[in-house]
Amino acid sequence: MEEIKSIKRYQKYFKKLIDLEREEEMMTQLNEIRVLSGAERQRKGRALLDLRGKDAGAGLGGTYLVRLGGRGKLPDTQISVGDLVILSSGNPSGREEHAVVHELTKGTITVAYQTLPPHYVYGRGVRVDLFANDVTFKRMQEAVGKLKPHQILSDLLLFHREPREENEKPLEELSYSNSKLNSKQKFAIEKCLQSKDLFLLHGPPGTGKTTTLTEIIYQEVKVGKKVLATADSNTAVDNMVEKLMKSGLKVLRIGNPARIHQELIPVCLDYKIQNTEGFQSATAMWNSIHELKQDQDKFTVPNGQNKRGLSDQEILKLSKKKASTRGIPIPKIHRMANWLKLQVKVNKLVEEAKKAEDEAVKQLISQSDVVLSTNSAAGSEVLEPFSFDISVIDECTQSVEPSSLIAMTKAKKWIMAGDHKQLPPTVICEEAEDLYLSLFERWISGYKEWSVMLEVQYRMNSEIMKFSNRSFYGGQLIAAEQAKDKTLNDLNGFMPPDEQYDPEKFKLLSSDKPISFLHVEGREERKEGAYSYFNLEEAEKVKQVIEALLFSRVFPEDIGIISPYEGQVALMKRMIEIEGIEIKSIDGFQGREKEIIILSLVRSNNKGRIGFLTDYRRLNVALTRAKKKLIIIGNENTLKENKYYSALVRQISKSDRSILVNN
Ligand SMILES: Nc1ncnc2c1ncn2[C@@H]1O[C@H](COP(=O)(O)OP(=O)(O)OP(=O)(O)O)[C@@H](O)[C@H]1O
Repeated sequence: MEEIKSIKRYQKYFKKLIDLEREEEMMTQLNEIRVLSGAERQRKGRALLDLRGKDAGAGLGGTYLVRLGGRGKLPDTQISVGDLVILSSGNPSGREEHAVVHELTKGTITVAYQTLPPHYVYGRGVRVDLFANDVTFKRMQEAVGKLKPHQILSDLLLFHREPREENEKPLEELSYSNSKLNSKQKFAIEKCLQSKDLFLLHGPPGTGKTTTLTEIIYQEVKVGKKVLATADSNTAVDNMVEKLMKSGLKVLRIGNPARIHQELIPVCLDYKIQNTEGFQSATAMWNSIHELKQDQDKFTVPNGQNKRGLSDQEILKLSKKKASTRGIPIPKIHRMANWLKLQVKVNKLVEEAKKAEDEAVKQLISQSDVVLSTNSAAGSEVLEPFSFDISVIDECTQSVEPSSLIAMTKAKKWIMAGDHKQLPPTVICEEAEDLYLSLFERWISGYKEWSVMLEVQYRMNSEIMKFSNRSFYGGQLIAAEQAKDKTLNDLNGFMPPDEQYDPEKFKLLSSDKPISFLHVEGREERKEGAYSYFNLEEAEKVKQVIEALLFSRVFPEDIGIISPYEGQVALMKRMIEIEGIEIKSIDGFQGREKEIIILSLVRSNNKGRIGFLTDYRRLNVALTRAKKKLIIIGNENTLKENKYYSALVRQISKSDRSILVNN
C-alpha cells in the first residue's frame, strides 16, 4: 500500500478500491448468469433451481417475505443470509428486482422484497441467483466517508500517533468468568484492558482467540463499557454469541444467524422483539397496511398516464365535486380519489408502525451489554442511532479494511483478533488487490507493542503442529496437554488395521505417525476453458485412503478432504459420495477443524510450477485443520522446487521414513 499522509487521500484511495471491487463482483455474477447454465451455477453454489415460492407474511420494516423450497434438502450453496439475490422463473435477465436473503434452513430459503414481489415467485420453477452484497459496499463507502481529520481513529489509521495507555490499573482485581484461561490468554486480557485505544490479539490456529475475546468483552462490560462485537461472516459472529451467552452477559444478536441453532435464537433481535409491546402493535398495523393495499387494487392507481397532469389534490377535489376534466371520465376520477384516500391511511400507518418498531428495537439495544452483528450489519439502519465504547472484531484478518471500519467508526476503542499468517480476505478485482492487506496486518506491523500472540494451541497433535509452528510462528506455539499426544487411537470407534493381514494400511494409519505424505506421480489437468486444475490419480489415492479409514471404523463425520483447487474438489465430490465426509477447498475450510484431514495438492509437472500453492498462508491453513491425523497427497518432485514444500516433505520423512508410501 502506498504511503498516505492525509485522511482525505485515504478516503479517496479506499473509495476507489471499493468501487473497483463492487463493479467486478457484479460483473462477475452477471457474466456468469449469462454464460453458465442454471445447473452449473447451482453446482458452483451460486444459484438454486426449481424452487417453489410461497408468501411468508411481513418482515421487519414492512418487507414482503417469500419462502422458497424444493423437494427435501437444498443443494450446498454459497448464498447466505443478507446477500442480494435475484429471483426469476428460470431464465434471469439480470434486470430483475433484487431481494435480500432473510433466512436459510436446510430445506428453505426466505427472501425479503422492499416492494410487492413479482407474481412469478409464487409457484413452481423459481430460480434464485446470487447477485451481490451491494449494501455492504455502500456501508463501506459510508464508513470511510465518516472519518474526520485529527480524530484518534484517523490518526491511528495513518500512524500519526501512538495508541494511549489507560490510567487506571484494574489488573490486580481481575476475576475471570472462565476459570480455564491459560497464562498467555490472561496476559492478553490484561494488556487489552490497559489500552485506551487499540489492542491486537494474534491468534494462531486453535489457540482460543474467540475464547479470549469473550473474556475481554466480559471484563469490559464489567467496568461499564458497552460493546459492539462483529466479524465478517455470520458463522464467526455466531461463535462469539455462543460463548458470550455462557458468560451471563445481556447479549443481542442483530441480523440472522447463519445456523438456526435453537440455543442462539433467544438472543436474536428478530426473536426478542416479538415479545415487546411495540412490535406487537406494529405487526397489527402492518397487517392492516397489507389489507389496505389489497383494497387499493380495486381502484385506479393515479400514475402519470392516468392522472394526465392533475395533482393529487385536484383529483380529490374533482371527485368531491363529481366533475371531470382533461377527458378523464368521472368514475375513473372517483377510483383514483379512493386510491389516494387509502394511500393517506397507508402512509400514516406505515409511519406509526415504523415508529413503534424503532422504539422497541432501541429499547432492546440500550438494555444490552453487548450487541453482535456482521461488520456489514453494524452499518444497518437499526444501529444508526447508537454508538459504543468498544468495537471488538473477530477474524479481522479476513475483513478488508473498509469493512472493519463499518463497525469501528461506531466506537472509541478498537480490539481486533485475527491471524495474518492465515488467508487474507477474498478480493476478486486485480486492480483492488491492495485490499488484501487487512487493517490488523497493517497495525500489527506498526503497533506491535499493543499486540499479544496466543501460544497454547488446543487443536493439533504436536507432530501436526510442528511445521507450521517453525515456519510461520517462530516456534512459539505449544501444544496443549489435552491435544499434543492425541492420535487415531484416541478416536471414537477407530480399530487399527491388522499389521500381518494388511501392512500397507497399518503403516498408513499407524498411531505413531500423525502426519503422512503419499507421493503420487499423477497428471495435473485442466478442463477446456477452466482455470482450475484436477489430478485424477491423486483423487483415486484419496479414495483408497478413505476406504482404509472407513474399514478401520472411522466415522465419515470425522474426515475432511481439502484441496487448493476447485477442479479437484469437484472431481473428488463426484468420486467420493459418502454422506458425512466434507470435501472443500482450503480457502473454504479456514476457521474449521476435523479429526482427520486428507490434503490433495494436485500440481504435478516437471517444471516445479505450483501456482497459488506458493502462498504460504494457504499452506498454513491446510496444515492446521487436522487434530489427530493429516495425510498429504502430492508429487514430491514437483513440490521440492519450493522451499516450504521441500522442507515439509523433509520434515515428514525425517520423523519417519517409512511414512513415504509410493504408489
Ligand atoms: N485455556 C483453555 N483451556 C482449555 N481449552 C481451551 C482454552 N482456550 C481455548 N480452549 C479450547 O480451544 C478450542 C479453540 O478455541 P476458540 O474457538 O476460542 O479458538 P480460536 O483461536 O478462535 O479458533 P480458530 O482457530 O478456529 O480461530 C475450543 O475448543 C476451546 O474451548
